[in-house]
Amino acid sequence: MENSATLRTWLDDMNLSHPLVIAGPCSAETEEQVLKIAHELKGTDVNYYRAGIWKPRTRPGNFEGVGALGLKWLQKVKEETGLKTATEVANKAHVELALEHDVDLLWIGARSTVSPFIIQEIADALHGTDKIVLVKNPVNPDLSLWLGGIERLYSSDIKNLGVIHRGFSTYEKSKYRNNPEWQLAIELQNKFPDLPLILDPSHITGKRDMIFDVSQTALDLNYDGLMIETHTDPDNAWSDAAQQVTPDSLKQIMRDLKIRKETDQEADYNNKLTNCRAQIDVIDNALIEMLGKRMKVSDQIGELKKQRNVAVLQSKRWNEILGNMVLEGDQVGLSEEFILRIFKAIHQESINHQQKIVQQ
Ligand SMILES: O=C(O)C(=O)C[C@]1(C(=O)O)C=C[C@@H](O)C=C1
Repeated sequence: MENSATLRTWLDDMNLSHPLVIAGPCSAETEEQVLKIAHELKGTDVNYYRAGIWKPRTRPGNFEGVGALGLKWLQKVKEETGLKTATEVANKAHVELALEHDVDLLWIGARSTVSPFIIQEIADALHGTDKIVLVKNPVNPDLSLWLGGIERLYSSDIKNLGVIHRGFSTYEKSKYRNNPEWQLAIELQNKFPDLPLILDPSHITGKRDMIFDVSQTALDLNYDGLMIETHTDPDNAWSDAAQQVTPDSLKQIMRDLKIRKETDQEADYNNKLTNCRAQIDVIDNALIEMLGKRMKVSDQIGELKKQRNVAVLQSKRWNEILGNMVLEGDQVGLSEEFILRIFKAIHQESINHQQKIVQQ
């Protein structure tokens, strides 16, 4: 699959003056709840009304969705409010039922994207559909698996495609429910700049008060849309209570978000930008030259270690370097996280070089 401007035709055809918005409860609970929320979202920026019908929970024993009955409620939403509808599908039976009930947008969840068998089953069941199909990132930060999901759908003649970034599981606890790992989504944008990219800040943050900031970051990074879980009584929601916002909060979030344009033609802006980019090019070249020089010195150390039969890894020295660099970085406004990431990568390259030398 190649990038092509036609990948975003379905989105461009909507002619929106704001990011695409998919909103609605995490789960459809009752007919009354589904309709009440939908009526409150009618006439807002919301383009698609979402509700989970089948809920894949991490452990059994929790509410696992109302099942096909909820699809009838989504049909009512469409009749009563004119909102288009969206739900998650995780197998062939779900797809068939969702199509039967004329759901407009289907998404594939993170736990399904990890399994090429499931994705293929869904792709076969959706073959040739003109419905919109969005693929959430897999739970683990694996770009090829994510792209593989899209490619399977594309090969099954499904043309209205897009991706949803919902963050990645980590063993270590962080302030996010699912770590955003923005660089992965940026890499995906670089490969497929025209594939619509939607953020799911609800699953990334797990907390409603963080949703605005994460959504703004996404718009700063040129995302095309947001999927935000919305409930009239979030605290008593049957699933994911902490991350749902009320329809009023959603409207406020949409009012406060700053929508960025992709670029600007204004002359002064363009002159200044060109000048800064020329400086960045010079600095990037100098960085590469310095890194090359550093590796040459590391090669010399490798030769010395080979002669004296000394181990490549020298943890004490390495920890000293890391500690010093974190302090130096702090002086020039570079975060500890960045310094650790970059120096760990440099160290790994240095070790790879030396290993080749000592093993010769
Ligand atoms: O100081 C050394 O012994 C090195 O080989 C250099 C270096 C580095 O790249 O800075 C590489 C490997 C060691 O684990 C420690 C440091």
